[in-house]
Amino acid sequence: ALFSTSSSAMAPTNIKNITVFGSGLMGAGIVQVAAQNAFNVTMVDLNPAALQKGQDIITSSLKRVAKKQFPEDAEKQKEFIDQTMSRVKTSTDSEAASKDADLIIEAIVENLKTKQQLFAMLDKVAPEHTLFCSNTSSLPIADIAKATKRTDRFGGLHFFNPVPQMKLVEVIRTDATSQDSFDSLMDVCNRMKKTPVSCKDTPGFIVNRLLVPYMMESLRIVERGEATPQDVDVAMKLGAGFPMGPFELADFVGLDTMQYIVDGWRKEGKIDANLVAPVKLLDDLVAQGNFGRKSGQGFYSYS
Ligand SMILES: CC(=O)CC(=O)SCCNC(=O)CCNC(=O)[C@H](O)C(C)(C)COP(=O)(O)OP(=O)(O)OC[C@H]1O[C@@H](n2cnc3c(N)ncnc32)[C@H](O)[C@@H]1OP(=O)(O)O
Ligand SMILES: NC(=O)c1ccc[n+]([C@@H]2O[C@H](COP(=O)([O-])OP(=O)(O)OC[C@H]3O[C@@H](n4cnc5c(N)ncnc54)[C@H](O)[C@@H]3O)[C@@H](O)[C@H]2O)c1
Repeated sequence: ALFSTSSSAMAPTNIKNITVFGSGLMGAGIVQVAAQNAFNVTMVDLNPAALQKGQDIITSSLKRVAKKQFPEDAEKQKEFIDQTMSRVKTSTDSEAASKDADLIIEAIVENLKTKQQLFAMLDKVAPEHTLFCSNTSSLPIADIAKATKRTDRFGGLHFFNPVPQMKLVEVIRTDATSQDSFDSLMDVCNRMKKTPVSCKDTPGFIVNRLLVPYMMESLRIVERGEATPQDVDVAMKLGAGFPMGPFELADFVGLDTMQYIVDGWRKEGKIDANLVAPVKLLDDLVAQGNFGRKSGQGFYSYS
């Protein structure tokens, strides 16, 4: 039978319909990459304005991808963009958007309660076989999953910004994630032409566990007056070969998201407190509503 009666997950190959919650920096990128790779995708956010923002992110990125794939052929570029967008639906109705989903990927605000509330609601309306996963940067997947009765069909799919360009996906399994579910998530990554690595449900998984303390120490160098943000960025690009310096990257990721990550880890106490000690430079910017590129102002201006 196509669907087993037990509560275990679908066979990997049958995942066709993906619903993505959150049409921000990450949600929009995940929708785009899924649609580029023949999945039917529904993008959900709280209001039409947020959905429009997500569609604008996708359209401008698709134009870059199309130009690279069909440099001399405007007709082919248009065909590629239209075909990809034909696989994308948008909605503000979470229930309706979940009823045909084989896989739900959540990329909403980095707040545990908000994610738990969303998944508790989805657990009641999504089909039994639907797999749930979070794109969280820093929260324990098990803590998000416990808001549902399908912890065996729950994992983490952690993409990297900008999603269309970054090849890596961290696939996180909790102690409850079934082998079938894990295999399905690995398979979805391969079908999205991404490179999956598997991680345990530990703070920051692999990349953020290393990257975020480095970015926080970069802020402290400036706070101690040892160098300017510009020089720290030039130093890490030319001296360590990073594509972006830590201040450029913090603005790119979102200063609000950075603050959610370190505040969460400090509260949880699973990471050396010195690594995530608060930095006034960051807290002041976030308090002023300066979240980086997405708000037009962060450590740098983007107007
Ligand atoms: C917070 C978390 O939980 C986890 C995270 O995501 S941490 C953040 C991880 N991300 C990073 O570290 C990003 C570091 N930065 C970079 O890799 C690069 O600066 C960048 C890819 C963002 C931009 O690259 P760049 O060389 O500075 O600029 P640019 O020439 O515009 O782009 C490079 C290529 O990427 C492509 N690209 C960049 N952004 C793109 C997008 N949004 N959509 C499609 N293509 C894109 C460009 O088309 C270009 O392609 P070609 O080289 O083939 O022409
Ligand atoms: N920014 C990054 O570099 C990055 C990288 C990897 C993972 N993440 C993680 O991805 C998630 C999203 O981050 P982002 O940078 O895309 O944030 P963002 O602020 O750009 O977008 C978040 C979106 O979620 C929407 N939203 C909030 N509550 C919602 C709900 N209940 N239902 C539907 N939509 C809702 C908001 O309206 C907003 O459009 C976070 O968990 C973050 O930690 C971020």
